[in-house]
Parts: sequence; structure tokens; C-alpha cells
Amino acid sequence: MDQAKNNNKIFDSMELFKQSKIPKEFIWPQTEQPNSLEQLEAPVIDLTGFFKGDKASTQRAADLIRTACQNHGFFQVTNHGVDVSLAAEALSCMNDFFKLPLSHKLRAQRKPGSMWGYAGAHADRFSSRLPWKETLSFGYQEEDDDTKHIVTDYFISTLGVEFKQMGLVYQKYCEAMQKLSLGIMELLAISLGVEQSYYKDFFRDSKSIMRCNYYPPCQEPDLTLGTGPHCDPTSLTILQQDQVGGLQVFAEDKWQCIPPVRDALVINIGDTFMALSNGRYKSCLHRAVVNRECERRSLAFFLCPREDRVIRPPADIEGPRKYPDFTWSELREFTQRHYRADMKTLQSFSQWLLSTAS
Ligand SMILES: C=C1C[C@]23C[C@@]1(O)CC[C@H]2[C@]1(C)CCC[C@@](C)(C(=O)O)[C@H]1[C@@H]3C(=O)O
Ligand SMILES: O=C(O)CCC(=O)C(=O)O
Ligand SMILES: [Fe+2]
Repeated sequence: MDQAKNNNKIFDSMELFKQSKIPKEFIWPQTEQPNSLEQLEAPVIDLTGFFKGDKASTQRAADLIRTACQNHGFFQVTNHGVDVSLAAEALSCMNDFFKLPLSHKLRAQRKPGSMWGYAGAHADRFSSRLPWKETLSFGYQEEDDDTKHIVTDYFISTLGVEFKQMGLVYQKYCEAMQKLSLGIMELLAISLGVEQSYYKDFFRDSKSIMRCNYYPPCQEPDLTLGTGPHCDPTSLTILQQDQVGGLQVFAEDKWQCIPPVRDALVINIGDTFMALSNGRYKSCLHRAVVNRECERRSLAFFLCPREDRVIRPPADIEGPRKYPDFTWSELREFTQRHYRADMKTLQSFSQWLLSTAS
């Protein structure tokens, strides 16, 4: 794997776009590019009844989730309780950061070993197959006294007090994401026939990751990718995408698209939840493509358990264990230091874990 250690290459997206050809580091192995992709059957689930405690609609939602997660792990939710104007503001104010001159963005540059900060094409980590994107990532955790304003504090301390308003938007957005995540954990438990609060309790005192993905327009979009094929190593991803489109999922042996649905959030389970379901639910390969005409933005909230909590499925999920015990801290370090997340991350991690254990 090209896990380049702390490359010092920096890409300025403003300059990149002026060149007629994209740098070779951004070129990905060519896969078939069918002109029009099928749409993935990612059911759009209205959460109104669930939030009202209506048993019949909760069961219907759980049934739709079970079918989706047994197949590819993706579904969408509407009436999810995230304020529409807050969601729109979180998406729009990304530009207040990504439109800054590179020198200003680099004040937030990701430090080696950290998950937080600004990264341009991950050029600091990889030396080939660079994604055509810039990202800004930061942490969120349930509030206690010294983490009550963890996101706002991050923006002020990293970018300056003029970014306080942006920090407040993402602080509120992360709080809404966390609340929705725990509701979905209840639906996942119901869908698996597990005690309803089992997973919700598992994610108490969680430490999650918020990631802003900014995909500039690209002069050779078919040669590169915004985000390469991967399975999310995390537990649950709540993705807000703008109306541009570009998210694709590899299911039934082909790439299928998830076109934007207004006011819906895309949910997918990650490798850690696949292990928590003992493999009954699938963490699925997905990617993001870019286009020549316009930028694309997405906000991904990655729910993660407390780093040291042992990832183990509940006893009443039948069948022999598919994965060894591990902690999120171990899997995260594996993806950050030894292995670039791809289609086999959890399988490769399990083998690595068992080989280093013996
Ligand atoms: C634990 C993580 C690693 C990545 C961010 C995340 O929080 C969840 C998704 C992972 C990622 C997006 C999967 C594709 C490759 C990656 C390098 C990226 O394109 O950003 C991954 C993230 C990472 O920073 O390693
Ligand atoms: O931007 C997208 O649509 C997908 C991004 C993604 O998969 C990720 O950040 O893990
Ligand atoms: Fe992803």
C-alpha cells in the first residue's frame, strides 16, 4: 500500500484547476465508466413515526433498514430532526473556509498522527492515487464540562476568532448529528432483534469525527476520483451531500449512484458496526466522482465509540464470531498508519491483529 509517511507535497486547488492536465499523482487506475449508472436501492425512510414512538411505523422503518443493511448498508432518512436551515448553513459555510487562500487554510493543516485539520488531496499521506478533494476534519464528543464547546473552541483556536460563527454552526450541527446517530442506533438494534438500547448505550461517551469534503471542479474528471473506493472503518456515517451528485456504491457487482434527495441524509454503516452486527450487516464499498462543471460539497459525520471500548457483537446475535475483539483506537491507527482504507479494510485489519497478537 502506498502509505507514504508524511509527504511534504502541498497542492493548491486554485492553481491545479488552471492546468490543462491533472498531475499524474491524481490519476487512478481506470475502471469502466458506464455512461449512466443505475440508482442504488437506498430506501428513503421517513422518521416522523419513529420519533413519535409509533410502533407500527418504527417497525416498518426497522424492516427497511434491515433489508438495506443486509445488502449494501446504505439508506436515507427524511424528517430526521436536523433543522433544515442548520443543515443548509453547515453546507454553505464550508465555502468560508475552502475559499480561503491556501496559506490561511494551512493554519489548520492536519498534523501527523492526527485525524483533525485541513488536508489537500491527502498529499501529506499518500504519493499516488490522490483524491481530488480538500477536507477539513474535527472531533465532536458528547458534552461534559470541558467539551461543551469542543467544536467552536477548535475553530477559534485553529483559525482565529473571526471563525467563531462557523464554529458555532458546526457545534450545533454535530450535536444534531450525534442525536440522530443514537436514534438510528435504536432502529438498528430493533432491526437486528437486539435490545433496543444496546447499541445506543454502546455509543455513550462516543468521540466522533466531522469531515467537510470539498471537491473542486476537475478538468479531467474521468481520470481521477474525489474519494477513492473504500469502506468507512467507523461505525455509522451520516452524509449530507449537496445537489450535485457523485456518490456511488459498489453493489450487485456494479457501481450504482445515490442521486441527491432534497432534505434527506444518506446513512451507511461502517466496518465497526459490521463487526458489532457480527457480519450480518454489510459495510459497503463506495466512492465519490468529480465533474468538470462545478464543485461538490458533502459533510460526513462519523460516529465512533469510545476508543478503548471493546468492539464485540451482543451475545444474542447468533452464529460463530466473524471478527476478533478489537477497539476503535486499534482500527483507527491501522487505517492511519499501516493501511489505506479500501474494500478489504476490516478483513485485512483482522488478519493483521491476529498476526501481531500471536
Ligand atoms: C477513520 C476515518 C479514515 C477516513 C476518515 C474516517 O473518519 C472515515 C472514512 C475514512 C476515509 C474517508 C476512507 C477513504 C480514504 C480516506 C483516506 C479519505 O479519502 O479521506 C479515509 C479517511 C482518512 O482520513 O483516512
Ligand atoms: O462525498 C461523498 O459523497 C462520500 C465521502 C465519503 O465516502 C467519506 O468521506 O467517507
Ligand atoms: Fe465513506
